[in-house]
Amino acid sequence: GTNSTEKFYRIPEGKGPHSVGCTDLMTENAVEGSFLRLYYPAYDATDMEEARWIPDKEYYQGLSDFLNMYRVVGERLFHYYVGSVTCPAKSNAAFKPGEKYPLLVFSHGLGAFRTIYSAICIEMASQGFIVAAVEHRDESASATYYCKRRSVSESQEESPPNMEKEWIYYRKLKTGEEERCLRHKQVQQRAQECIKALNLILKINSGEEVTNVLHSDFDWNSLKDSVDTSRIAVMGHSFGGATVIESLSKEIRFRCGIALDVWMLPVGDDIYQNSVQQPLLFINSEKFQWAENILKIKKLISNDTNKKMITIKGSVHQSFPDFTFVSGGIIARFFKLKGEIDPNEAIDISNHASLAFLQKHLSLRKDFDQWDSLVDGIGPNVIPGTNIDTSPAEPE
Ligand SMILES: CCN(CC)CCN(C[C@]12C[C@](c3ccc(C(F)(F)F)cc3)(C1)C2)C(=O)Cn1c(SCc2ccc(F)cc2)nc(=O)c2c1C=CC2
Repeated sequence: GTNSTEKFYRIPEGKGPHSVGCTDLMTENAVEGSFLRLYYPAYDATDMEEARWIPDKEYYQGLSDFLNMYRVVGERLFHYYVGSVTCPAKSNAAFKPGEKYPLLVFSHGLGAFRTIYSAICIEMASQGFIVAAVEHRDESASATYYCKRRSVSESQEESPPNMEKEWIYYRKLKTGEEERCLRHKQVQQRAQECIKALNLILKINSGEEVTNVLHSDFDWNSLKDSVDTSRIAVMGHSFGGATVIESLSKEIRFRCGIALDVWMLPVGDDIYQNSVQQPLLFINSEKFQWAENILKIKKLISNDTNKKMITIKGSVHQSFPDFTFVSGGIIARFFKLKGEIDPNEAIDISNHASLAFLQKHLSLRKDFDQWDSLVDGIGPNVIPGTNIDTSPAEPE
């Protein structure tokens, strides 16, 4: 749109040297397949369209369920407010081969899905990463789908290809159900889905033919020999942060991890027996964390100098997903979608600290070390460790 307000409700563009493209990949006609949105360095394509931020109306229905709203209300509200929002990446733009790019697998939070962390994923791609934002099928996403092969008889009358989207919605906790048990099971599946996505990208990198059941005109062969297979990391927000920890403990090819405002509840007790050897950066908001959660993070860090925690002052849990950029007014205040800090400032701190940490632990040859001080919690609006007091209560 052209009116002034919409200009401000834009997801920030990547600030790195590369233009960014994005495309969707789904394998197998089953829930066990992989589903991810790939963000990647692309050739400049000023004439190409930006990708739709929330690509199907069923995601609005899923968000309504997750937020305990009526679907008929939620679907119309979301359609009205964010139906025309695009993310600043060109849909199916031509991949730009060049150097071998490091790979980043991204895991979304509870009630989220693959497309709503685009500010982070696009920034990383603009800085020279290939980013695979997975969509989890563990029923923790607001909505997700797989393509079911239609039986021959049905497909004759339908004009579109014989594919039918089978939707899976957010599974609410049942009364009496123990949350820790459900979330621990889900985080194991989430970690397997991150490892599956890693293997899928490596398969494409090796030049093997991969069938994308989503039939886009993106040329997957252009990715051949473009992934730096020794420089792979995993990143995620909240439930996705717990997924980072489980993925690191299961897959050594993830060389390091970044957990954004991690939710530690789903993490199994075995993790604290030195199951995570790789470097790990915790980037916390000021308002989401609480003592029990922080104590688990500290226990995991223990005295490993390669595991660090920083907190962004004035930030909230929603400072990491994209809604912090596309919302305003009473909705943003009611749902605490913005902190006191400007959303762009907060995501810049998070992205710069992430890039510095990745350069250090993936041995990148870039200039991201300019932000090393942020990883030590030094700089405006950032502190080392946490603002949460975890000292044992003084005896009365
Ligand atoms: C009442 C629902 N109740 C469910 C258990 C709690 C709901 N809740 C707080 C919310 C998400 C909120 C939200 C978003 C987005 C709009 C919108 F209007 F902008 F779309 C509004 C309102 C409602 C802030 C969270 O779950 C927080 N959270 C999240 S939020 C991830 C997310 C999901 C959907 C999004 F669109 C954007 C971001 N990811 C996690 O991994 C974890 C937690 C908590 C523990 C682990």
